[in-house]
Amino acid sequence: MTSRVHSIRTRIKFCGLTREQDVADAVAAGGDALGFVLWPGSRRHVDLDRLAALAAGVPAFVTRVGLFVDQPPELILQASRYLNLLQFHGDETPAFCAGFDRPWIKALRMRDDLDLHAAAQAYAGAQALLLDAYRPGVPGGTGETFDWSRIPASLAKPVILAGGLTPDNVADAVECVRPFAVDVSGGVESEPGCKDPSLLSAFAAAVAEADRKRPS
Ligand SMILES: O=C(O)c1ccccc1NCC(=O)[C@H](O)[C@H](O)COP(=O)(O)O
Repeated sequence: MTSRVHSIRTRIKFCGLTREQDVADAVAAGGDALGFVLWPGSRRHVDLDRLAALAAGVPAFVTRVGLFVDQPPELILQASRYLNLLQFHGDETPAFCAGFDRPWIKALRMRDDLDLHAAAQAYAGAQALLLDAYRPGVPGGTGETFDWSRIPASLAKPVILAGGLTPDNVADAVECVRPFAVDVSGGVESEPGCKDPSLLSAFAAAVAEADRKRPS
C-alpha cells in the first residue's frame, strides 16, 4: 500500500456545469477541473451538443471531466472527444472503465459496508478515487456529507473528496482528510446547474486558506 498522495495545494474540481458563463466563472475562480454530467437523470445533465459548446470554453491546463452512470459505451466514446478524463459513478467494472482510451477516475459512494482498500485494489487503473456520500438510488450530487473519519490515512489511490462541500465546511474537510482534491457541485450553486460566481470564489479561497494553514 502506498501512502496518500500529498501535494503543495489541494486541487479543485467544480462539477455539474451547464452554462458557458459558469465555465468562465469556474476557471476564473481557479478550478483545476470542470465536470460535465452526461447522465440524463441529472438536473445538471448536458447532451453532446451542450458538452461540445462548454468544452470549447475551457482553456489549456484545465481538465474537462465527463460524468457517466452505467451508460452505453457508444455515448462515452462520442463524449470522449471533448474530454480529458472520464468519471464513472455507477457500477462500472474496472475493465469497462479502462476501455475508452482516456484516463479515468472511479466515484465510490460511501456505503457502510464499502471497503476502501479493496476498492483501491480493484480499481488499480484509476487515476484517483472520488469519495462521495451514499444515498440509496441517487448516484451523485446529493449535497450531503459523510463521515470523513472513515477515510484511511493511507490509501493506494489519490483521494478526491466530494459530497456536501461548501465554502463554509471545505476548510475543515481539507484539514481532516488532506485529500488530493476536493469536488463540489451543489455547494456553489444558486439553483441546480447554475453556479454562483461569489460561491465559486469563496470556495476556492477557503481551500487556499486551508492549504496555507496546514503543516507541510
Ligand atoms: O451532480 C449530479 O447531478 C450527478 C448525478 C449523477 C452522478 C453524479 C453527479 N454529480 C457528481 C459529482 O461529481 C458531484 O460533484 C458530487 O456528487 C458532489 O455533489 P455535491 O454533494 O452536490 O457537491
